[in-house]
Amino acid sequence: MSTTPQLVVHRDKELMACATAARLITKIVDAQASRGSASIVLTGGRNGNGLLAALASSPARDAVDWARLDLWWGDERFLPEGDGERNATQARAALLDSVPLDPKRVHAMPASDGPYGSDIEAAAAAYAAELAAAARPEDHAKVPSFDVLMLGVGPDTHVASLFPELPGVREKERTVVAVHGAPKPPPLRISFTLPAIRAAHEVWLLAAGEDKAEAAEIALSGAGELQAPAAGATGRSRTLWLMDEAAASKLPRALYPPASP
Ligand SMILES: O=C1O[C@H](COP(=O)(O)O)[C@@H](O)[C@H](O)[C@H]1O
Repeated sequence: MSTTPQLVVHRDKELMACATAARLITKIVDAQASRGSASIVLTGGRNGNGLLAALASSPARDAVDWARLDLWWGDERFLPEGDGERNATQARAALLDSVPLDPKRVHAMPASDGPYGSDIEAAAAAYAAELAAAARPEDHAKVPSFDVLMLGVGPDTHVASLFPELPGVREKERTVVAVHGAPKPPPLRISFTLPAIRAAHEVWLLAAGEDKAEAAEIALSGAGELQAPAAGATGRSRTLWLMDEAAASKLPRALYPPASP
């Protein structure tokens, strides 16, 4: 079941990052209180890393039991381990290296010099298998029912590494695919597919900055998911667009209440 997007528009990207960090801490703490653990899918990109940096500097971060948190990535640039362009490397620098996570619960996507070498198809299949192994019977899917799956929105409406009109966004069966020829460098990437994204309880799309305004307008005005992948990114219980005023500037004001001054 897909959910209608709800919009939350903050004054600027700094406030958006702080407010989203607070929102995420609350979700994790609530999930840990009710189930014992929480499961989150991280995104790369400027907005995703801004959120992680805000989380790192939030005093409330100590409310999270970091050892009982499963972390996954929705996409990765297929580069050597430790490369500064890898989403996992950037997430480690922004937050992960400064909190006491259980390394066995940090599920980075394979690197191009990892166990599958340059075989990106094998690397994508291995990540799909890791997700399937973590899914419980009650999840009724080949991936766990993530508490929150976050996605940056690219200026071209891409989410994860699903770019408009490329094969990845058409995938209906597999949960993870290898991406060849991505229009944004690097060309080789690994990505969740829309079915994997839509298995999450909550999907949060992060869009801050003027360069996201057109993408938000297109994705939220009834575009199809093949042309605008962000339009197809919905959660089972909730789909939340977390934005700043610049990214929301092309949307009709009737869609969202005014941001606080
Ligand atoms: O390359 C990527 O880009 C998107 C969006 O990034 P942004 O810097 O324009 O916010 C990101 O969500 C994705 O994870 C990443 O691999």
